[in-house]
Amino acid sequence: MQSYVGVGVTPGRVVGPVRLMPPALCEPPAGERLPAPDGTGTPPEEAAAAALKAAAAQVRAELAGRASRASGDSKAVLEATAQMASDPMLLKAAVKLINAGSSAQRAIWDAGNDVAAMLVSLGGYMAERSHDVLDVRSRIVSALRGVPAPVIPDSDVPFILVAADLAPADTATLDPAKVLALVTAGGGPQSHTAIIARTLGLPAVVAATGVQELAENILVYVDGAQGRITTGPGPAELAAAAKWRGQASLLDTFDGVGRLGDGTPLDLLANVGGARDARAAAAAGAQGVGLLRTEFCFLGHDSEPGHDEQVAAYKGVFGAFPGKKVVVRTLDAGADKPLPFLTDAAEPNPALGVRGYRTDTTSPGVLARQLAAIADAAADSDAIVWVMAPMIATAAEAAEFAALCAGAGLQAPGVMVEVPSAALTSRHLLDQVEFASLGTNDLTQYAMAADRQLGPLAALNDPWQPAVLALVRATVDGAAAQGLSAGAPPKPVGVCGEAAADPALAVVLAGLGVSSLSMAARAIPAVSAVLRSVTAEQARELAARAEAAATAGEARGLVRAALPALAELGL
Ligand SMILES: C=C(OP(=O)(O)O)C(=O)O
Ligand SMILES: [Mg+2]
Repeated sequence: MQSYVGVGVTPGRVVGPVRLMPPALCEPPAGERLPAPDGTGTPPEEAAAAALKAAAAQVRAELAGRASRASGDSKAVLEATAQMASDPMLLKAAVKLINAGSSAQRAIWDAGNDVAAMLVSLGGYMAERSHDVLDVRSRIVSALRGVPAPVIPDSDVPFILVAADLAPADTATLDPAKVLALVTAGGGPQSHTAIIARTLGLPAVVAATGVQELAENILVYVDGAQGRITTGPGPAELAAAAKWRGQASLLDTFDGVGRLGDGTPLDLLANVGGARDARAAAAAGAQGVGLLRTEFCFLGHDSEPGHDEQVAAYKGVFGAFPGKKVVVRTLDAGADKPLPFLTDAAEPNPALGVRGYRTDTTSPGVLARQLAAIADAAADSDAIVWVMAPMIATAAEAAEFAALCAGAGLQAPGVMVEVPSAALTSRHLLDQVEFASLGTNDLTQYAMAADRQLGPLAALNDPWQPAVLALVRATVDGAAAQGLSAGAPPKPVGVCGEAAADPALAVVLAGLGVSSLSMAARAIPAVSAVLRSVTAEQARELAARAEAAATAGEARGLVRAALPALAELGL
């Protein structure tokens, strides 16, 4: 029995066979040429073209076979990708390059690039297909090399996916019916891969050093709450997994009322990226949307989406929550969410660069046009629409944003508090806007000066860090001081970072005085169940004890030990 420890991202205890994500494919050398004639009499270009066609046919057959066993969205995606593998445009372009002397691998590589670029230039739906071309290209190059393609492995039995790291796009295509759990050697608990794993409700552990050494198909036990992977599971692990299976359904439902055990209300909202997430969140009982990440409407675009396209995207979300609050975050491009038409990929320190609200200085107009689209979508819906800007660092920026919102006719401007300066001066920011929402993912990254994407820094990137709790306290205190000086009740301060989805930390945040928690909809039932196990007074006491702790581990340990509901629910 061997154990690997990482950072738990989504709770869940499962046993299953390991399937390893094949390593990324390296590009064939630039300018790689056909080999010399091999003496068989077949010209090298003919042999290369034949090998290429055979590899493409193999990829097509594999994908078509998987499509025939799949259903719904995955079936459609697999069928479309299978067709792409025999796309005459792609293969013809590659054969032309072979005839001009390129090796088969180099030819399909370059042809894939050209076809993808052409699709991107057509925009819209065609641009989205460029990813499929590049996917098919990697599969064909892998087939030519005789190595497994760097894609999520196919399997008829459910498995535990183990990878060095995953691109957010890979994570988004995971089929929760097939993948029992996700384990990565890299990545941080607040990385976008972790966020998507949480959205899918997939037990997940990140930053688990050494897991790539695990052998294919070996049986392992994964505890997504503790962040532990154990080989050769024994009776205790099998029993824990069976217990989780029995209990998981308890954590599937939420009655739509966020409250503590004594009835103190605390809104439980959903983080969504688009209409589909919003409908799922509404069906799961979320009390509204606390964070609509609008960049997901922009990602994959090579230019700014037009007014009507944006209005349609926002209306799709608003329509799922009539009469309920939907907090729209304006575009947060940059750093981990680059957008070619807005951000400079060559910045030396992108997390500290022109990202979020700051892109309004380098690309003026995009934000105003987005606000106009949000206002039009809001006017045509019954949702209560609030708007907030990401990466606000000063009260002056908050004032500018409020003025832009007013110009668009949007009544409830707010700011994300995700930069320490904003937390420390929340009183002045809240003089300018109507609410604040703590983005604890970035707040942690900036408080600890630790890139949230990096596995080796996962321990620093922990929202239980005393410095992060102190910044949450400062934000709430600033809101209270602002209310006092204005002779009004404090303006709302919510949390929409991943911290809200940790049931134990949710209790601490409630005790620190936040007014709402927003998270992946699937996390709401567990958070709700644990919040209901404490009174407001107990939450305040636990928050005070967590704040007094010297380390993140100490704070987490003492709060968890005081919440028996966690163990009862297997969290
Ligand atoms: C919610 C947040 O925003 P994102 O994760 O999209 O940067 C955050 O930083 O906590
Ligand atoms: Mg953020």
